[in-house]
Amino acid sequence: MNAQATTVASTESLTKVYGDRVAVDQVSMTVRRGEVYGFLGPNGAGKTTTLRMLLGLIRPTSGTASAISPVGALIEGPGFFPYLSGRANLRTLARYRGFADAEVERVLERVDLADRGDDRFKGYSLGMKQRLGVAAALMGDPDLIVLDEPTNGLDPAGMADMRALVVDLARGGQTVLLSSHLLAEVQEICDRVGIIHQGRLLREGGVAELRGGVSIRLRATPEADALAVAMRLAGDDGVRRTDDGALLLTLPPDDAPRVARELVGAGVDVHEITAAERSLEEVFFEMTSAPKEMTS
Ligand SMILES: Nc1ncnc2c1ncn2[C@@H]1O[C@H](COP(=O)(O)OP(=O)(O)OP(=O)(O)O)[C@@H](O)[C@H]1O
Repeated sequence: MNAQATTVASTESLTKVYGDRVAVDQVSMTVRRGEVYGFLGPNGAGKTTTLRMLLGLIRPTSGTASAISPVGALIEGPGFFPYLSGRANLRTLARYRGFADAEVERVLERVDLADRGDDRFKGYSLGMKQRLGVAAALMGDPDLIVLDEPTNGLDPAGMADMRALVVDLARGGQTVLLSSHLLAEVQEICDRVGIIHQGRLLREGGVAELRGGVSIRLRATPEADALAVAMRLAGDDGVRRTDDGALLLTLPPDDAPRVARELVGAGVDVHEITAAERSLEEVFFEMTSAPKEMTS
């Protein structure tokens, strides 16, 4: 199978300019069949604009965007009627889009709303409203589902339900492209990510690949002496201080005994030394000077 055959959505140098603001800047991304792709970036990074171009809802200033069809999408709050039930809302949509009522039942089951289908939309929790939106996107069983910030505004239980639903969809063979500003969420449920910041795609790759394997994490005092030794061993760019005061050294974990020896040799007390896997959050902060709200 060649790479082309597995691509379900892609953009090439995709750009959108509003006045003098470049909302999306030369973004080239590829979504492969069967994966959960996380489009990750802080508010205003250009995620929604990119997704809207991908779906053909707005026109690019330059570059191209293409996706297989049919695509199911939840990109802006779907316009459901508050006084109709969830089921009646979906039936209205189904009629409009040429689907049978049986399809409504299938998607209600899929998002675990069949039991509450006859309740008024108005009385749904935010999480249920969001799941009904996903149900609408699932009608017709599209190969690709695009969800813009599907967990935004949900309480922890609603978020967990939505994440479980996304994972379940992917298990069922559907490709999910979702946007999120929540690093931990993306790390948890996505296979691959594209990291977007100020309209530019900074990196794209597998979550494990982006996290870049392991490094050495240590706590030692006096800190200044520990830092000097760490920088001598790992290089000036190979040492970072975490928020909780530990040092992260970009060195293979096998080097830990040597690092410990060098520290002790320099009169430094070692309180902790372990192999550490970088979180996506650390990777993101290494790449950007993103605002702190971008934490999970
Ligand atoms: N119709 C528009 N007219 C002018 N500027 C726009 C328009 N749509 C988006 N923008 C600007 O483009 C930039 C990217 O917005 P976009 O909504 O794509 O970001 P985002 O990553 O989806 O963030 P959010 O999660 O806040 O929606 C922002 O600076 C936004 O103000």
